[in-house]
Amino acid sequence: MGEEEESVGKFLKWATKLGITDAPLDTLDSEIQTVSSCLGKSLFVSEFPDAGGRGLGATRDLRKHELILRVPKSALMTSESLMLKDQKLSLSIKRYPHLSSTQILSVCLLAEMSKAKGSWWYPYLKQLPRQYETLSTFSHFEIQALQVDDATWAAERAVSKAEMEWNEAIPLMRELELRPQLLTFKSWLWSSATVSSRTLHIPWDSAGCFCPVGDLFNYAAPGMESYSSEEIASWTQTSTLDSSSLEKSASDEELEVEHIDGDSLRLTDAGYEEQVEAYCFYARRRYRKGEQVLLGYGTYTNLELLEHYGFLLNANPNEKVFIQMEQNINFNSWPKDSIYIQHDGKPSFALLSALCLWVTPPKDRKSVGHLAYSGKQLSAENEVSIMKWLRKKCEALLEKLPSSIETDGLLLTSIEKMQNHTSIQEVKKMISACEVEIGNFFESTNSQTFDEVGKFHLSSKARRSIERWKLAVQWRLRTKLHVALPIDPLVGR
Ligand SMILES: C[S@@+](CC[C@H](N)C(=O)[O-])C[C@H]1O[C@@H](n2cnc3c(N)ncnc32)[C@H](O)[C@@H]1O
Repeated sequence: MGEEEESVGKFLKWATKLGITDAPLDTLDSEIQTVSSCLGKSLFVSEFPDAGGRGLGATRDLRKHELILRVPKSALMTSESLMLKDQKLSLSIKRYPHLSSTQILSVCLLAEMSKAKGSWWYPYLKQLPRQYETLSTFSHFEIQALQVDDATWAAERAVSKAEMEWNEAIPLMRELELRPQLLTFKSWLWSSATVSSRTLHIPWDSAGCFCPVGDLFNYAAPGMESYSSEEIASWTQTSTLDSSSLEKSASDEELEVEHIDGDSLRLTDAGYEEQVEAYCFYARRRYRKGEQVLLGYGTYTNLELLEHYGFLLNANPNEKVFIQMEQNINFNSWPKDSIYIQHDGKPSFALLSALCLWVTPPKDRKSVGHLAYSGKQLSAENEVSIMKWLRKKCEALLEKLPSSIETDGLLLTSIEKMQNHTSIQEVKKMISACEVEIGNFFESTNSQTFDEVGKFHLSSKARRSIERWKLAVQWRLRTKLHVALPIDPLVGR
């Protein structure tokens, strides 16, 4: 058995003792806590290289909406549960009321790490990732590689926010006498990225909770676009399933409703349930045995996924490219974040509505306003003018960026070759194609080495940087492809 596998095995055994289980609801507690792993009845841990790496697969065919995992409240790691077990931590935190709940949870996590094997949570802490690719961890070079202003600003904001929060938390961490290496900005970035990418929503702490085993689910975007507003409205009326509906039979499957997060109107397939005092996870669709079981953490654009979770999706149904409008076009003063091109290349409702009026002669605007605001087609000419405006806007957006779609495609291939230790000749060829950016990478990571047979090698710093550089190039390429060809907004109306 490999070291990794052994560590996961120990972790699952520990989790079993805490009452975490993927067994059906009618399984006796005594039965649950005597098995050697909390998984095996519905789920198993495995590597899924194409979607998130380590994740959870289905051990058998799973029905849609079936309860597949329960994590009792006592197994959730929260600021509250950590403070209950550590009086010094609890007393010190009370002296820093200005810290936010996420800062407090980040400090609590570092304090627990400081205890190493002495921590009650050690088996859980041991299997947490050691590094993250969230935007706050991006260097200046990696931020510049995003190219688009909105994205570079978001990344710069993420870095300075992390720095500010770290500075504010240092006095508390000193008071707690954390080990020196846990006081560094690097450790803070690790801790805050762990909070950002792994916590699940709970009603009693806005920082969320760490949910052992439950945080092994990888992400798939909730496909909200395929549901009608009537369906969504009807789902909101059942904000939490009652405990009697937790046990589900195949025959009542069609009657079941999707699990809803009442606060945000967002479809969720997991949530804390007061009635059973546990975090409960449901299969969002049917899964075949062996398939990876995914969770919808929420609806995010790729930039938001990158910011909070450190990855992005190739096809993201919630993707948006924001368009800056001249003040005089946006008649109804739509909020900036409602003016964008959707994942399918169509303009958002607000963008379309504003453009419908903009291309209408001023004297006719009043009479057709109600049509524009209800999303109706005004005329064929109006439609053609909108598309012309939109294409021009998108072309201008693309031209402004320092590299083309073709170059980015080439660069991505080059980055992959660099990760795979390509020969010196290959690297030279690549450098001539994307010379400046590759040169900047070498400079920023201070590395360009070749072994005795002329194979290319990267330092460990460069290896970490290349992952984030690749994410930045993937993000900008997806964005460029997205705006390259806006689709006629009125097709299908
Ligand atoms: C809650 S954890 C999921 C489990 C995680 N893979 C692990 O090994 O612990 C969330 C993290 O998993 C990764 N992840 C989740 N879904 C992904 C996806 N669809 N594609 C790529 N990475 C994903 C990201 O690194 C993200 O920050």
